Amino acid sequence: MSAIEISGLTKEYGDLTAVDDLDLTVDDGEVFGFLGPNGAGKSTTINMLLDFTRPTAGSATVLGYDAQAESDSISPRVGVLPEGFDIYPRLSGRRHIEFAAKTKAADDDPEAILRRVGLSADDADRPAGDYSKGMRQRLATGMALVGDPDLLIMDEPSTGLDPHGIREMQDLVRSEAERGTTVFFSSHILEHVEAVCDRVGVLNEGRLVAVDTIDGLREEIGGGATMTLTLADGTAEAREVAGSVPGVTEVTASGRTLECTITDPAAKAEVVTALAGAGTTIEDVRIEEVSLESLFTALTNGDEADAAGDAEGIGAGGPETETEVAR
Ligand SMILES: Nc1ncnc2c1ncn2[C@@H]1O[C@H](COP(=O)(O)OP(=O)(O)OP(=O)(O)O)[C@@H](O)[C@H]1O
Repeated sequence: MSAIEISGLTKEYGDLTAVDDLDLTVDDGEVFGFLGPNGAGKSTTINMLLDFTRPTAGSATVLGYDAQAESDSISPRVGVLPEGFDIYPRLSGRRHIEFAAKTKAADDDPEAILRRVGLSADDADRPAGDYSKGMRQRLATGMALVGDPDLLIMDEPSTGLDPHGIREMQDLVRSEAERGTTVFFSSHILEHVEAVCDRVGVLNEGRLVAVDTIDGLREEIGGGATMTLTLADGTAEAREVAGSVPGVTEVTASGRTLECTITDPAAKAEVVTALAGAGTTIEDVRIEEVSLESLFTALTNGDEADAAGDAEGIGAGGPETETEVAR
């Protein structure tokens, strides 16, 4: 059974089509990244899955139940971390979990839930108003985990978190996935999704423009990598050797540094082997995959031909760069 099955789902607000004929399947046990710029229709889709908003057309099932006709069967089995959730500043963490358990008629041990989201017994007794943003996020996730949901829906869970908080949130998603929970994770920041998701769906102006793994998407737009080698000495011969490897489209040399543009992943190891075979001593190797920013532009700005061209020419961005999806 699929955790989520969406078919022709459409939501119109007057003249605006917020979600346009969406077809999407999220497998059981999968961590699925629902990606798109602000206003793409992510929250509207989530709201239809949870029957907070009625579709103009189409249908969806969640955990095998019809999202509209059988929402009462869905809600006890789904945990939701809403976008822009709020805590009650004067209530302790423990009281928040107790409150969620009461609402869901669940009998979870608040201590166990709080431990699961990384909040200590001391934290549990403190007013949540004293919590950092990351702790509040973990508390809200803890509330979503009450009742041991089969599906966890997180709407922009990384908003406002610092890098440490983002890593904590990602660890939490991973550990829930390991317990077998399906996670539907919406975000407008590509790197946050990439770090935890098995697959991503990219939504743009209400339409699904891609569904794949991040690697699959990279390949689709002709993504390559830039390989930078630091050599022990001069580069004139080395440049020629690297340039002769199939799958290397361009080599630039500067001082002891060689920069190779790679279109075939296998070429990376072959460049190293060829250089070593020619007697070149390699001191360092750095590889940057095609920037996620260019990947995103390719998917959300429409013109695929241009975008693929951009992607080929850009090796920057790098793994540490945060790529916001912007229109
Ligand atoms: N109740 C509403 N009435 C009218 N328009 C709406 C309503 N809710 C959403 N929209 C519009 O639908 C479009 C999709 O909004 P939605 O909130 O689903 O996007 P999103 O991808 O979740 O973006 P964000 O990350 O900014 O929340 C936007 O243009 C938004 O202004």
